[in-house]
Amino acid sequence: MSMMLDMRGIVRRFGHVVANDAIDLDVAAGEIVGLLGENGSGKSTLMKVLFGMLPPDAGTISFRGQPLTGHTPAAAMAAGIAMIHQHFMLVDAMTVAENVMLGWRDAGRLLRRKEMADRIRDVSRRFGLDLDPDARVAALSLGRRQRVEILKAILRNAELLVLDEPTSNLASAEVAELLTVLRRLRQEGKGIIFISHKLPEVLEICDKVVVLRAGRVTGRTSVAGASQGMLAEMMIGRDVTAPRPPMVASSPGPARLSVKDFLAPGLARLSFEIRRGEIFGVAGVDGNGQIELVEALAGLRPAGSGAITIDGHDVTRASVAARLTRGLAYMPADRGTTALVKTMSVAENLMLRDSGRPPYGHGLLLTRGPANAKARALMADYDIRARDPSFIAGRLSGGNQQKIVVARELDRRPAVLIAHQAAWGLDPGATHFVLDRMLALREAGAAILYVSSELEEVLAISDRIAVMARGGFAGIVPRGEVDPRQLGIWMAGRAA
Ligand SMILES: Nc1ncnc2c1ncn2[C@@H]1O[C@H](COP(=O)(O)OP(=O)(O)OP(=O)(O)O)[C@@H](O)[C@H]1O
Repeated sequence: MSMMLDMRGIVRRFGHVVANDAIDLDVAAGEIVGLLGENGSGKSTLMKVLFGMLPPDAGTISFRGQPLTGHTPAAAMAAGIAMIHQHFMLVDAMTVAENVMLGWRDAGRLLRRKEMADRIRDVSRRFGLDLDPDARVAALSLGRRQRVEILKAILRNAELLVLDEPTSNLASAEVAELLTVLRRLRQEGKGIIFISHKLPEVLEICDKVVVLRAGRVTGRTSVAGASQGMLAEMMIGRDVTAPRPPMVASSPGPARLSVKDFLAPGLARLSFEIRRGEIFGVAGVDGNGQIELVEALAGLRPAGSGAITIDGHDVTRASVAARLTRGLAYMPADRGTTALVKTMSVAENLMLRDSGRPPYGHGLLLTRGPANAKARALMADYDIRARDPSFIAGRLSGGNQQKIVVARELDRRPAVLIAHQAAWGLDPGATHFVLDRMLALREAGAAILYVSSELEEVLAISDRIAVMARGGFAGIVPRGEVDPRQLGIWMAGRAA
């Protein structure tokens, strides 16, 4: 196997944080390399260095025999390196072919529309992408949109593809399709770097893995013969994949959240209750009304008709603030825009709900002493890895940003918690931690709505499980009566 990529001794510091500490990474043609590591271990930094978005402080990169130094992202792309991001950069209103041609200088010059469409069909067939050049992106599932990004990369002659958590938010059938595409890419001699926290997928698709911890390589292994426990151990120093102890059966009390004949745009009529000490899990493929449901409950979207009560108080038309006063807490899925103010400090984000309240603040300002002390305590408790409370939140790794949101909302000891994708981007250890905290909150008497496209999480902690499809609940089952096949049927949106 000839080495396609050879990164040697990469060092990158941010102030006194050494995000990459002499990292070596190599990828051969026709090889899929898993890049693993807990939140903040340095994976994104290493990929930004590779892609020319951050200059390294030391180290060398050689790609297909040529040195890459002081390069820009455009140079990385020209050399044959493509990044497939979690958030796709596609224009919804345009077709697949138009998106492919967008911003691609050579496309207009070299190819006419018809030739482009033919090439797209050809590549789509060859790699199993199943894409129609004339389809509008708006009508495509998340999995297909991701494949448009892969198509773009292949057409632009990418030899190495970097996929950053490519399976989060994908339905399981779409994950399987993506893995098939990756196998084809491998067969055709492409190199792939696969960044993921999902160990079963890593074991299924990768040839070898490189594990980072605190900026250093702590393990390299071929996947043949490796186990999830072994990988977790390399990542975190202990095996966190051991099955969770069976949940103590809860004896839920009276209803804390009650939703009756509720109608809002994008939702079918919904009625359900969540009782004191109960976790009501909502599984399902993203985009089936989950956002509409959680935002309506949080007071961010107007109710059409019906009623929502918290502890018997009608909040159907109450403001967000009034709901918070009633004991509601809300963790939105999109931490980038709604849950976190990236330009503010860790402390300010942690205290977002308390800034006007003594002892933490007066008016809009935080009182530094008590606020910092509180922030430090939360940082320790929730393992938020930031230098100090004044660190800018947007500079933390994705997982550590998520932990800020979790800490802030759970610390309020809410009566009712609405959690949407609470473990998004978290490593296996941090995911376990969050699920344990959910169980503790349940023990303390809260009613929890746990909405996630990760079925395993929902099954691990829920007392009852609903599957959302087409804006409504396709079915609801108690924990003890879960039939995975049935859940799959509901998720596919077919009638039971
Ligand atoms: N622009 C920046 N300024 C300061 N520190 C930064 C910056 N970008 C990253 N860091 C720090 O570098 C370290 C590594 O972060 P990085 O984002 O590479 O981790 P990661 O492995 O990708 O994490 P995750 O799984 O949470 O996405 C963290 O301590 C982070 O706070």
